[in-house]
Amino acid sequence: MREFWTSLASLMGVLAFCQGLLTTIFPPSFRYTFFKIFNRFSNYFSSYCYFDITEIDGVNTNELYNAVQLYLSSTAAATAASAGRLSLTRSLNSSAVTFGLAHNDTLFDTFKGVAIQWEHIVTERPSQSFSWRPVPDEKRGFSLRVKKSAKDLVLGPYLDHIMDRAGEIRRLNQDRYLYTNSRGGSMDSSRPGHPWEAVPFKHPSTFETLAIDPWRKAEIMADLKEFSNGESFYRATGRAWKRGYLLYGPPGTGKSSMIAAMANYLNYDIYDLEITEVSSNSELRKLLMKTTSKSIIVIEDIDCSIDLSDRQKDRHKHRPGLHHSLPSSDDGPSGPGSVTLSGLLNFTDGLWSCCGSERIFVFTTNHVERLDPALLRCGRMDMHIHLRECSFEALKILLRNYVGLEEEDLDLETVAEFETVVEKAGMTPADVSEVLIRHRRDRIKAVMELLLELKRRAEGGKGGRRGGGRVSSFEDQEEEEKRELEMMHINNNIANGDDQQKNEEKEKEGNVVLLHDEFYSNENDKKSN
Ligand SMILES: Nc1ncnc2c1ncn2[C@@H]1O[C@H](COP(=O)(O)OP(=O)(O)OP(=O)(O)O)[C@@H](O)[C@H]1O
Ligand SMILES: [Mg+2]
Repeated sequence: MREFWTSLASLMGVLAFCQGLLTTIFPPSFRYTFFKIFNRFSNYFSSYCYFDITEIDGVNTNELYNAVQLYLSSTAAATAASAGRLSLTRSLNSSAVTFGLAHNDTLFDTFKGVAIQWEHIVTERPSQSFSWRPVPDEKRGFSLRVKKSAKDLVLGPYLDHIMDRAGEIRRLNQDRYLYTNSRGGSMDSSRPGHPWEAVPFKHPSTFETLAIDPWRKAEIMADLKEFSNGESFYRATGRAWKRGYLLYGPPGTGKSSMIAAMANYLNYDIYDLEITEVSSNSELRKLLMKTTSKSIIVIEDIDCSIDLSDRQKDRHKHRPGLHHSLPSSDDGPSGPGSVTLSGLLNFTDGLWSCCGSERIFVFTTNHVERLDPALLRCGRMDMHIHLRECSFEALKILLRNYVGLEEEDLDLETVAEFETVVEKAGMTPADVSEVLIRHRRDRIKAVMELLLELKRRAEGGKGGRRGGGRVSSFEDQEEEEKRELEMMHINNNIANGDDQQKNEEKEKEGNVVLLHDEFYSNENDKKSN
């Protein structure tokens, strides 16, 4: 053993001597050329080639390094079980843990049948005398090893694939935003002059929680998925990569909830366009230009936001002599509510609507009959979705979500009763969920109360149908409710006197829901008498 150590020590000594000799005898330029030739020689006989991707390229951050890091984080996650050591990170406000290659560790990836080896190389950076900007203490980089025969595949399609995948991961990890426009632009000092104000979007509505007929739900989800995966289709057909959905139906049937579910399903941002805050058609265009791709642009209650008189009238409105003076451009007059129907049509379908891509337009209304046919045509509103009062299928979803009851948990008689009355009652999902929330601590009571309410309405009570036809529209009834409540307040105020009213104001506010219910039970009593 001792002999082995002695010979090793002498070998090291000889090597050190040779190195010293090389350094002293041969000048640096000669040594450099020697090692270059030596490397070339060894590479010539190797079947692999290597590519280094350093974190900092000169003075700039290398975008490819960041992309590779993100890409390998998802590959590492997929191979977490087989990889030896992974580093885990979780950034502030993010719900996802990111995997990464630990320092000087290796990972294997395959692309189109080609094996690729990645190594994360971290070395200490020699201390620098001066730098314009702070640089990390460590020199980081990835080394890629691949067979020489696959070099072209790696430098072309594989690196493109990495960049695309990294972009996708970045988007999924990012917080999504709900944007809204306000007159004068964003108040956020970090985005001066930006027309959209943003808040993180955290709406809990999903397609699972949405109570609509399952076949309809599946149809909408498939349409959305097809749209988001349809880049090549839209390119091949020469169509702008956008789609329009019109959601219509009575209040409380889930139009806004569906928009949130769509955004959560596709991971898109939402731009909630308040059209009454837009002062001209050109401002509308500018707003559109400032939206990003992979987003849903929403105009709620479109019939209330804009004068939907036809385009003919629209044109007359802007002709000299007919109304106010002619505007200086074809932009129409400016000021609150000055966006015209043609401005809106251009917004959804004109040349400007194609700036950016992968965008969904959603309009909602309670009165589809009030909309101009031009707005409804395919290409603008491609899919018309009618959200209606609760069906039996939708009711089952609400029972499951709110009180955790499946159809099998109910006895056959109750199920049959629900089935008979639910369509006739014409209750909206919002009404049904209200009853269930009120009694959610006692599931049996919740079911009984819901059944009672449905029967009451089916027999012609609040919001119900009588003889197969609607008593009145829901909106009318809501208006009626509000008027009656106001009347009750006024009567109370008169009876109690002003001073007393001030003292009792708080108490009454808390009782509004109760008064509302009492009002209905009184109304129903009156009707049944
Ligand atoms: N189809 C539904 N599925 C699940 N929940 C619903 C549904 N419809 C309504 N709701 C519940 O009722 C509430 C009101 O619904 P939402 O605001 O989506 O109705 P809307 O159709 O947009 O009404 P409006 O026309 O007044 O804007 C929501 O908070 C949601 O919880
Ligand atoms: Mg709504």
